[in-house]
Amino acid sequence: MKLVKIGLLGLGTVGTGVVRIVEGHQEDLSSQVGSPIVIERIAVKHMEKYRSVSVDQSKLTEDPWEVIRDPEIDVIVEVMGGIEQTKTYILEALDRGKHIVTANKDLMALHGAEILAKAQEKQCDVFYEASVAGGIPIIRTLIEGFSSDRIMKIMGIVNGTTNYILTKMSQEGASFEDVLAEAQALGYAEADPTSDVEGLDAARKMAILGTLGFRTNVELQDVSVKGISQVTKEDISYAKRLGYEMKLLGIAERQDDEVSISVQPTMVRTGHPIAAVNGVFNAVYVYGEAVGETMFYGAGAGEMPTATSVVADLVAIIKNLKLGVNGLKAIVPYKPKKLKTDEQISYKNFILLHVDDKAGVLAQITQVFAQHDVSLESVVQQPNDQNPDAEIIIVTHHASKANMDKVLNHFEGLEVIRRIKSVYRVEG
Ligand SMILES: NC(=O)C1=CN([C@@H]2O[C@H](COP(=O)(O)OP(=O)(O)OC[C@H]3O[C@@H](n4cnc5c(N)ncnc54)[C@H](OP(=O)(O)O)[C@@H]3O)[C@@H](O)[C@H]2O)C=CC1
Ligand SMILES: N[C@@H](CC=O)C(=O)O
Ligand code: NA
Repeated sequence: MKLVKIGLLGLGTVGTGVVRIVEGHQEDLSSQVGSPIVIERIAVKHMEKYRSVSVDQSKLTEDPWEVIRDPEIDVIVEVMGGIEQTKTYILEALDRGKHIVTANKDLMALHGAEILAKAQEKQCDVFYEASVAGGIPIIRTLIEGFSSDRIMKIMGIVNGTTNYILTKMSQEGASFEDVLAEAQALGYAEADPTSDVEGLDAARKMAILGTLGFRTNVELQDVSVKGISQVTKEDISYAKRLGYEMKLLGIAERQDDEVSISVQPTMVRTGHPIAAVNGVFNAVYVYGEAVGETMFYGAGAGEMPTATSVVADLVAIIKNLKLGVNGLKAIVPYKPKKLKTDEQISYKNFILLHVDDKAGVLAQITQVFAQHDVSLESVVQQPNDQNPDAEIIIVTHHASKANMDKVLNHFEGLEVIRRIKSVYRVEG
């Protein structure tokens, strides 16, 4: 077979890992694909920057177009990040018949449908395993492993930074701000950590997983998002006392053909496999109608784990080239999208209220739940050492989001409630 030549866009954390794996595993790789894997050109932003891998300087360019337009190059590996300009590069590369590997979740969450449609038109492969849960082969699993099943639910811890923060707050009682600084120093956080902390990074990944799992085009605006910036040490300690761990959970669910996708801090019952996923690790729990429960665990970011997925995609493309089947396995979402309404979305809730400590308060509160058809699993009242209010901790049975919103609105106007301290989704 003709030598397959690779153009690399980016030689940062992930790009460096790609070079290391292509060099370090060359013998294994070339024996799988039947020819050496050669990185022909590399686009970087700063030519003069020190690189921790040695690369032939003559391969470097500061102009990505030189790589995209090089007729010798068969596959573009995009690990430089960015959205609009990067989309232009990728679409032009596809127009030129080049296959694509990308780790770019921001790009795929926003423009995946357009890119995959172009790939199909041009009979090219676009693979993006590293874009969700870096080193975990979850995209391949959803496309191939579960092609025979009907996926009903995907729950993911798909952001390492926030899982690290919540784990440290839970295990060491550390404060949010201190742990965020640590996560940044470890190199897991995005350049602007707001997208980690406020759930946007996880939402982008859940849009990708939802699209693949449900074969419908889940867009970023379809994902309801709440981050962890309001989660306090007290909330986490309440969660633990009640037998839950606090996790930033992406949840994509389907009932019949209607779907909902969300990201929010969630109290997960201790004992559920995803509750035990700590530190920077990621995990994706998938429930299929036929297979039942499955879970996939591993490193969600970092140089070598992420590069492992990128190079595996590269191997898949070269194998397809050998077989002459590129572009035939693209999953372009085909099902019309039907999003669940707030009346159809249903889950359990944890609510912490600060209330007047006097007779009849509990009765008024439970009356509001009854009025809006929300049934209660448990109610605990306890005095609060810090102030004269009492605390009421309520866990509901499954209730529709619409009814819960009515309850919370009603509480806003109820004089005996001093403060709705916290509200969390409960799972497991
Ligand atoms: N880091 C991780 O663990 C993970 C990253 N990803 C995704 O992988 C991608 C890359 O991430 P990461 O390696 O961390 O990013 P880095 O910031 O470490 O690296 C980006 C690389 O791209 C180059 N670059 C940036 N802009 C341009 C440009 N306009 N022209 C030419 N070169 C450019 C930079 O050049 P120079 O070196 O000269 O500055 C650098 O080499 C992103 O999409 C990210 O979301 C996905 C999963 C995990
Ligand atoms: N910022 C992300 C990096 C990987 O996508 C994370 O914390 O998981
Ligand atoms: Na992955």
